[in-house]
Amino acid sequence: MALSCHRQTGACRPAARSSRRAAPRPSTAVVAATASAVPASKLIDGKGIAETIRSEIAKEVAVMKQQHGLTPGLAVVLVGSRKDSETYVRSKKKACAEVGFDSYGSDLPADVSEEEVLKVVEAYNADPRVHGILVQLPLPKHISEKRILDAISIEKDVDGFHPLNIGSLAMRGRDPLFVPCTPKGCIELLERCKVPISGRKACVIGRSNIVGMPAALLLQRRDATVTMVHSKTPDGQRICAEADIVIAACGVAEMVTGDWIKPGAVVIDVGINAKDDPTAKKGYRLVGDVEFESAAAKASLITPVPGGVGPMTIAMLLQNTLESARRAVTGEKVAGH
Ligand SMILES: Nc1nc2c(c(=O)[nH]1)N[C@@H](CN(C=O)c1ccc(C(=O)N[C@@H](CCC(=O)O)C(=O)O)cc1)CN2
Repeated sequence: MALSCHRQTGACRPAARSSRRAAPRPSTAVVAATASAVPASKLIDGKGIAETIRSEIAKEVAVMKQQHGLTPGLAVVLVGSRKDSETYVRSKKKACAEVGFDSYGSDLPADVSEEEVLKVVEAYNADPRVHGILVQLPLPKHISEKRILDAISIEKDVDGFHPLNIGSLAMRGRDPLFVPCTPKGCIELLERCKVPISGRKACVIGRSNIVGMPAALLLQRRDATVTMVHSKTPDGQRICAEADIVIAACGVAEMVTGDWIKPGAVVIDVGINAKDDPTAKKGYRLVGDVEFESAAAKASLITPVPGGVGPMTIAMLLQNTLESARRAVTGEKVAGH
């Protein structure tokens, strides 16, 4: 896939397919840049890149259906009625339909027992129509996340959260069957934007199992020198200000300001936080873990929020599910890999 991406002259977004076509409609990222006075040339258009990936996936699904009669299937388990989780689950099912996957859903009440959730997971483990299973996080407090994630068959663990998949990510000479979607999306953005990783200094802010820790491992596997900064790190700002690549995943709204950013660094903002804004239609707007304007003034490339990493999370989920379906087609043996 061709990308127009140049750190001095152009934002990193999917290239128009033909120079004779009409000028592409400005992406959300470009519109956001105009509104916030950050040059579009600095923006990594995650929304546009995710759309490109989704259309690549749709093409492959059509071929898979035609040649092998196989439709990739994703099972989505939602426990409780958190509004944000409901929104993400809806988006995932919609994305499945758009690329031609089947999706299966189990919406369980917030007071469901752990045993009931385990039964649902086991049923999907045994269902040959299901190539990927995800349990939307966070789970209610009375349910052990560890027990539920451990129960997902590693061959269907498209979220990449099973300890065997994470463990393989941490070991040299081993490859996980699946890589967690958000950190995978961060790396995909860097690679599609042709940001060099090998030999560069990277700083990952935050050490969650879902994002920070796997993001650091993925950067290290690509030969970056990685430092992790977290809530107990003395002088995280100074460490971060030495990095060529920053992945911010600390979950604190706008914590990473321009003072944390080395001039010319590439900044990937994983945070999604609601910030009160009486001028916004809903009374709030979404901001990242990075203070966008001050960081953009220093960065060579930066992801916006929304429209940066978020859409990549779902694109990577589809990619992982497709990979699992491909393994079903080829009969690749993966158990005990
Ligand atoms: N089982 C999982 N649970 C959770 C994951 C995950 O990867 N697997 N990640 C997050 C939530 N998440 C997906 O589940 C997710 C978050 C954000 C987005 C997204 O597209 N965000 C948009 C903004 C959306 C909005 O307007 O609210 C953006 O950033 O542009 C997609 C998926 C926690 N749980």
